[in-house]
Amino acid sequence: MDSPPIVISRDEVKRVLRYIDLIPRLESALAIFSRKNSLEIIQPLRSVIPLSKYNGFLGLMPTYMEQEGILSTKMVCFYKREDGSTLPSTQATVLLFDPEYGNVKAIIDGEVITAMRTAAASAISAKWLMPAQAEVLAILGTGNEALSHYNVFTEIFTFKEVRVWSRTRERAEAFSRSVAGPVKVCVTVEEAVKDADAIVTVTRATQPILFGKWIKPGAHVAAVGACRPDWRELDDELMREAVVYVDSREGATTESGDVILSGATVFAELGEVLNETRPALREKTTVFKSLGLGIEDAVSAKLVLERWEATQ
Ligand SMILES: NC(=O)C1=CN([C@@H]2O[C@H](COP(=O)(O)OP(=O)(O)OC[C@H]3O[C@@H](n4cnc5c(N)ncnc54)[C@H](O)[C@@H]3O)[C@@H](O)[C@H]2O)C=CC1
Ligand SMILES: O=C(O)C1=NCCCC1
Repeated sequence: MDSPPIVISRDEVKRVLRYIDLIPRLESALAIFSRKNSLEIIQPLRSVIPLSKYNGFLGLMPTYMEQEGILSTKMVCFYKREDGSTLPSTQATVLLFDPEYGNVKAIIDGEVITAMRTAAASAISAKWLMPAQAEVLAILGTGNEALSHYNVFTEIFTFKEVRVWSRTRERAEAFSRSVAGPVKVCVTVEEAVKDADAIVTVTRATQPILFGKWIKPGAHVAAVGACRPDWRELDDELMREAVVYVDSREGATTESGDVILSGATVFAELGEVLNETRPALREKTTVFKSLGLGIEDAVSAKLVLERWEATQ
């Protein structure tokens, strides 16, 4: 408890964190979260401070998981960057505390944790909600989350075709060149999502870019962007006609413009599906609206620290 905190850099997180280890930890945490037992978990709704001058926000995401011995908080800044901006759109740090003494054990860069745990949560939703014989994956957006989603979806599923769309063809082509497997570059969202079984929306859009009329019935959408109550990625038709799953009901009904402004009903939390207290309606069109949870960062950070210590 007297020792100073360990500092773990972005590159070190990248070196030690693996989806194969992360996914089971996240599944367990999401299941615990949805049991809503304050003896198991305390994770208040994220506090968000607007940084109006810079078109951004600071989110504070504290979490306590008593049985796992995890006390943590992520601090994440995210911005609505203008096109062509070279500034990062998301920056994060996770603090891991010793819950008995209150000292900070580790200060861990949050960029890779954020990208990987968000993609892993989407992959868990797809495991349960994507059509059984899924062949086509469409990714809308070409940033950090697009890459992490590409990586985990192609690691744990087998698609015959992966498509990508960005607002400029150059960005989509650069994305396609940057990944290991073949990716079809699409010029319009409609072309990218036509007959797709799984669709991932990972953009900074604040108005709908994905429309229900383009989507194959039974498709699964992991909707990751649009994390403010007045931001959208999906249109009303898609939100109202799909079965809507979320990471947190409280988060979705407070922070998600897609949920709030469409008036869509939230059917279940992903953790309720994992607990088998709500069904996974795989044969229907489904949306998993992800906002991000402190518990996801908490278990990821603990895993990073364990793996990092094991290699010292
Ligand atoms: N649900 C969650 O847990 C998390 C959500 N996010 C959100 O996911 C989204 C993507 O994050 P990153 O990949 O880190 O961002 P990024 O900045 O690396 O990539 C954003 C992508 O969106 C595109 N884009 C920007 N404005 C657009 C618009 N108006 N219409 C269509 N495309 C547009 C950019 O060209 C780029 O391809 C952001 O909205 C971010 O806030 C990020 C982390 C966690
Ligand atoms: O959970 C997170 O981390 C984030 N959620 C929404 C905005 C960016 C970061």
